[in-house]
Amino acid sequence: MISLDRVSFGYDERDTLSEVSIDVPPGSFHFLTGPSGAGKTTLLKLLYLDHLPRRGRLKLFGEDPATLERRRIPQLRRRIGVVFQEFRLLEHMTVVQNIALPLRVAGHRLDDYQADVMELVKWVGLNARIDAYPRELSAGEKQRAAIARAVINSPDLILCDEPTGNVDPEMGARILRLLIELNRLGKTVLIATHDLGLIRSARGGVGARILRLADGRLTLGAAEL
Ligand SMILES: Nc1ncnc2c1ncn2[C@@H]1O[C@H](COP(=O)(O)OP(=O)(O)OP(=O)(O)O)[C@@H](O)[C@H]1O
Repeated sequence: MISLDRVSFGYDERDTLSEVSIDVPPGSFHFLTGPSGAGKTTLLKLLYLDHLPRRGRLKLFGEDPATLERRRIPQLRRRIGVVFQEFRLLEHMTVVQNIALPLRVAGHRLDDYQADVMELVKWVGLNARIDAYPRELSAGEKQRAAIARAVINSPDLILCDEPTGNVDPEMGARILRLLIELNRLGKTVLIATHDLGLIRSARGGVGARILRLADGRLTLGAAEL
């Protein structure tokens, strides 16, 4: 599903990620942890093809983005549900329009999916906010909208950056249950988080593997858990 072979990337002359090698098989559940500034978000951005490796090789769904025609990148992205820390909701669209966006992009008729969208909206507790715009939402509400948008289209790969960072513990546990459930349905899940409690509560249930980044390098396991 994802393989990185000695991938390095930097925003300037310095390497922010250095010689990172990872193999993420289809249907697996991974946590990516490590201190602030270690490069977790940067790695997720590489996986979402926001950036290309500076050195080394990245393969996603068997494709090498470095040699892929640019027009094929959106096709790969359509197979990925992503929750970034800054949410990336579209400001001119309402909550429900944002959540349904991946369906529209995939060319589905929204009328056929209205019940699914509303079920998910309700599930993330935003049914009273469907017509609100992102600027009118709290951080936790934006995060819930971003999670719903990430999963509405049943993507093969789900990437989440601190998906429970802005919600209360009860909603955090629900989000984790949803991600575990999607993993049981065969989806590949990768979650970047500092939250060791989140990792502990998921780990046994899904046999999650833990990747730890420190200073842009991958280190072994998570002895502190
Ligand atoms: N757009 C950018 N331009 C320049 N440097 C950047 C940019 N984005 C991130 N960095 C730097 O890259 C390094 C890794 O940042 P990144 O956001 O990937 O870390 P992180 O592990 O996700 O941190 P956190 O847990 O705080 O979110 C940091 O030193 C950061 O300052």
